[in-house]
Amino acid sequence: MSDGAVSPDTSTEIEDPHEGGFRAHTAITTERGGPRYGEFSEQVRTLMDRARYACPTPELTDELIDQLAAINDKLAAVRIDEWHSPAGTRIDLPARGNITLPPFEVTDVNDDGVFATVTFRDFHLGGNKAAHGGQVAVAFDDLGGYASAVAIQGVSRTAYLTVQYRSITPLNTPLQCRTWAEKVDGRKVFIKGTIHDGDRLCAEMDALFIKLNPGQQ
Ligand SMILES: CCCCCCCCCCCC(=O)SCCNC(=O)CCNC(=O)[C@H](O)C(C)(C)COP(=O)(O)OP(=O)(O)OC[C@H]1O[C@@H](n2cnc3c(N)ncnc32)[C@H](O)[C@@H]1OP(=O)(O)O
Repeated sequence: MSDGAVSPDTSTEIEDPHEGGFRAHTAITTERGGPRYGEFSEQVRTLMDRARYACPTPELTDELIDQLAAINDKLAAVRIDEWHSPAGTRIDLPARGNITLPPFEVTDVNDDGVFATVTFRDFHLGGNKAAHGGQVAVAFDDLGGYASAVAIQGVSRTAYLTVQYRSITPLNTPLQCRTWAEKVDGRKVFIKGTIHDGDRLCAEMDALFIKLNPGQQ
């Protein structure tokens, strides 16, 4: 392919990897999107960061629209389904390469839960240097889902998720997130979570995930 585009690697996939819920049996890969896909994701995040705080001149806005339109056309030409896209499946990258999530790195998974470092970026701004509360919930949802998956060795969906915002969640600061299963009752997985900035508690989560039945969407 031309222009540096990387052909999607679907060689390890079967026709329809979707058995319900999230990816039930999709082959793990660290290759989709090529060896520099992580740099690509980071450039997208940096674009969002810069756009959040930029005040371009009208002339620069015109120029940027043309450049972004050209990039968007290139990306549209290599669009594939969600099961085969690198975003969300590249387990070697922050937040599995998913640019819609606050970037996190899982540092440990053990009997005490899932431990991760999460960093809210400039584009996660809520106001006055604090992370947006919805973005905090996004991080909890994904890492809570991870803890649920570990607890039941299966796929679940969020039934409810509540967040107690205890103190300001700062941007551009590596924060410590822990999520864990407090109780499993049949299909119900009760998940707790915390985000700390050092010793300071920023937010707590209380959530219920429901294990999906076979074939359930
Ligand atoms: C390594 C890679 C990791 C990868 C990790 C990847 C993690 C990704 C995580 C992202 C997670 C998401 O964002 S998921 C997207 C957001 N969530 C959704 O869209 C879900 C929308 N809602 C639904 O689809 C449904 O309501 C479900 C699936 C949640 C539940 O429906 P259901 O399957 O029919 O089950 P249902 O019979 O209603 O309920 C089962 C039991 O749970 C109870 N229950 C159900 N909902 C509730 C509720 N809100 N509050 C209290 N209790 C509830 C019921 O009373 C019942 O209890 P009892 O009678 O048995 O006692």
